[in-house]
Amino acid sequence: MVFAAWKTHWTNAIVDNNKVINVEQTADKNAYQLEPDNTDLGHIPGEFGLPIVGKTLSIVKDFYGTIDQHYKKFGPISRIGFGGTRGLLVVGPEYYKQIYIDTEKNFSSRMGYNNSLAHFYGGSLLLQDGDEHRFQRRIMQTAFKTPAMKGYLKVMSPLIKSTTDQWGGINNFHFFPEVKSLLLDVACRTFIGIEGQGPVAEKVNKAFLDVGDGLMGLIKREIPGTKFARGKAGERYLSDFFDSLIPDRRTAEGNDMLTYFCQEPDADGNLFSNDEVRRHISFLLFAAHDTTTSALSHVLYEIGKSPQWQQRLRDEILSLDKDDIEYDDLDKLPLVDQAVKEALRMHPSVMMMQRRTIRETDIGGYRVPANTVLMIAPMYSHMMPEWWDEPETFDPDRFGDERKEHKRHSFNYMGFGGGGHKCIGMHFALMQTKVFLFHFLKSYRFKFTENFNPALQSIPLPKPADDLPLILERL
Ligand code: HEM
Repeated sequence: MVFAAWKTHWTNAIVDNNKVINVEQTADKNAYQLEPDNTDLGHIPGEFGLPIVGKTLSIVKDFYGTIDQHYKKFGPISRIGFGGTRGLLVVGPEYYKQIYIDTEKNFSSRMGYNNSLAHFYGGSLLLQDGDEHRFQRRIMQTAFKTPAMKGYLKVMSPLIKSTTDQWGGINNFHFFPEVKSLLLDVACRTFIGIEGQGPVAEKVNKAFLDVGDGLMGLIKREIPGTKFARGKAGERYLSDFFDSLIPDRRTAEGNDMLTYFCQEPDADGNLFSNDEVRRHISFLLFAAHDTTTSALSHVLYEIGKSPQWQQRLRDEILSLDKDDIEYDDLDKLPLVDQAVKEALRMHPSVMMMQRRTIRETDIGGYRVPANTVLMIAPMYSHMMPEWWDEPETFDPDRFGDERKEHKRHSFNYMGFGGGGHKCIGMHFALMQTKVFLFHFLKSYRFKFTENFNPALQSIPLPKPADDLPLILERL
């Protein structure tokens, strides 16, 4: 079923772009996409764990501890079972460089995520490989260039200001759900170009959240009442909704990502098909939303524990001496930038990335057969004392010009991934987090409520377990 969906998309792409492609040759080149995962890994140390679930329960309970135990017992390359998939856990920047730079085209992102994301996001950028991925990514880049970013900033800043202004005077303010809702509002306007409030936005939000839940559903069939079935209904709603907007957006003026995707031609003057626009915009919403919500929650978690850092960031923001933030101000907040990166080092929003080998290859001296899923864990490598000084300490100065710990290896910092699939929305995310912190820290000093529980959750989404209850003091 997954393949059928992908194949339709692939055929459409050929027709829509009116390209002369040798279909047989392309099919051969893509033959790895038809192969099942290889689990014949007995020659590599490690343990898969329980049948089917593998080590999922242990990872959900203690992500870091489980990886730590594997790494110390079996070394940087070890067999592991997680989320219904059996593959290899790979730990360490040198291996990440090999996988992400991928000079010999040995690693597939599409097949790495085939078990987890393809049910809802087949054909999206992360689930594409090679030339097709490069081709589509190049077209999408226009939506992330400076003129577009300046336009997004103008839309998001007043919205963030007016929403955070309303937050004052609450003594038990649950930050996580509030910021999640605010970012969805911003996304409606900057990604889709619709109002973030009202009945349409509510339906879009619900459908989007249902798709997110559907991804986590254990049963991957459309049985009524299941998360998966609700997710599929949400997916259909969003598809129809985007379809209703696309014809107008082909010609209308607009500074939202949907409009960019509808109007940006490739080198031959061809546009994305409706199907491609829909897939890319849906995935963008997914890739942007929880990740940024998680990042901001962890910044507040860390600067809530460290009032000195909270004040240093506020001082930097106040030193701008402005009521509102403009695009040129973004570079004038280096400490805020470093604080976001440091929060993502300690608590990466994407804790585990996946790839699959396309052909047999050597990793760390082990023969790794074709079609083997690789699990890449920045959450662990970001805490390795070999690469970071006192990794348990929240210390944004480590990213400053004097120390540059993130430059000790080209792949010791993976907060936004690396290589060809590096986060296309990184600058958008860093801009949005800065704009948020600018308005929030200028308006409030905050601390945790007395009953605050400092536990962190890793799965399904890294976040403070009790949604970060805060006491906000208006300044
Ligand atoms: C703090 C927020 C964010 C974090 C931590 C984050 C992290 C990441 C990471 C780690 C990857 C690489 C995944 C891999 O290689 O397997 C990635 C890819 C991606 N991200 Fe982000 N992301 C964030 C925000 C955003 C935003 C705001 C957007 C869109 C506006 C976005 C769109 C994407 C897309 C489309 C990809 C796939 C790129 C490709 O396959 O070429 N992300 N992100």
